[in-house]
Amino acid sequence: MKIGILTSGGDCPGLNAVIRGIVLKGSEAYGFDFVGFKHGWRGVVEGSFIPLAEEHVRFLANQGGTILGSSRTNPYEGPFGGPENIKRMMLKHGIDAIIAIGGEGTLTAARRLSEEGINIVGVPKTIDNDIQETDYSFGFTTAVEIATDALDRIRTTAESHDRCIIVEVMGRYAGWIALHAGMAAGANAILIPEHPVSLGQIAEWALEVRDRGSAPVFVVSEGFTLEEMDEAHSHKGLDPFNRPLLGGIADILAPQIEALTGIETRAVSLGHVQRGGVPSAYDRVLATRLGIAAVDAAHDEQWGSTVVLKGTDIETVSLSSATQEPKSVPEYRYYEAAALFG
Ligand SMILES: Nc1ncnc2c1ncn2[C@@H]1O[C@H](COP(=O)(O)OP(=O)(O)OP(=O)(O)O)[C@@H](O)[C@H]1O
Ligand SMILES: O=P(O)(O)OC[C@H]1O[C@](O)(CO)[C@@H](O)[C@@H]1O
Ligand SMILES: [Mg+2]
Repeated sequence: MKIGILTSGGDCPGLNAVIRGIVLKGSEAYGFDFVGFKHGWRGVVEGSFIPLAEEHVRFLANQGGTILGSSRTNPYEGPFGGPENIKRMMLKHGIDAIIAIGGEGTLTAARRLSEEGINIVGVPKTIDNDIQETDYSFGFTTAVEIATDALDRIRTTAESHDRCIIVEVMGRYAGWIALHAGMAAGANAILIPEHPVSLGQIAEWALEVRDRGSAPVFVVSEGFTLEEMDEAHSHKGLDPFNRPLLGGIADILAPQIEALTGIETRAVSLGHVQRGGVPSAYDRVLATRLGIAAVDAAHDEQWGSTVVLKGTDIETVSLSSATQEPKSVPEYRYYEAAALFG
């Protein structure tokens, strides 16, 4: 069997470890051949790929980014997009199946293509951790470590200057990174898209912290909305899939908190630093296991499925159940954290 691998959506630590796991296990155990599509679905619609043999993937487990490149290309768009064109491209190059490594968007595209008869297995990846059916997506733990380290550092400078600092993290409309990093670093409030709060409440938390002689450090998800707002803040236009590019809510909140409380307030956005660099050991192991399981699923011709983490086991579920809707932070997890705010 000849399999084309792709990485799509935002990059994240662990992508190279998955690629390594797939190619080493698939070559050694099953004698499969592999190619790597360049830049996600773009490589699929353009028929652009590179050979992937064992020698290309050795020693990759600790490398950040993706050797294949990534993009947010829609496989249904452009003159060579859509299932019929993709089937023709695969036939022409003797490619039997695709392993698609991506977030909920990429896996939704994979699900649609598999429903049209293309042999696809998915692997869930994203720092956002917003994919259903998998307890964690690889990349998430590394991003949380980076954000936690940043929050720890912000804490000491905030305390030195008696300032309030609000730190913005990624996650689109899911607050997982904020929740975990905020809890790990003891943030004085965690502001997530799933739970709007009022500006007055945020100011109250800030004053409570200041009044006991400490500096308020808050973490906010890019998709957070104040109760007073209709939708998440966006001022950077649209992404290639025509969704609002998020980011900038910390800059909006900081002056308002300062005006209400009189506490000097600064905003810090962690941005793409959360997606870069080496994966944590946890993510290397998770990514490697998912890669091995994905090639096993391809060997078993479990097309239209995705590998997932359930507890400590790697399992296989349908792409349709993994892409029903993004996985949000449940209410009980928010209230668990909120008991310690202020
Ligand atoms: N329903 C869909 N049908 C076809 N293509 C889609 C669909 N949803 C997403 N895609 C394509 O897949 C690309 C990748 O998805 P998206 O940008 O949501 O990232 P992701 O895979 O969720 O990863 P991450 O959230 O970690 O960046 C999109 O930019 C879009 O072109
Ligand atoms: O700047 P980019 O690459 O479009 O990515 C931003 C988005 O990607 C993600 O990091 C997921 O990879 C989201 O949290 C964020 O909104
Ligand atoms: Mg996503």
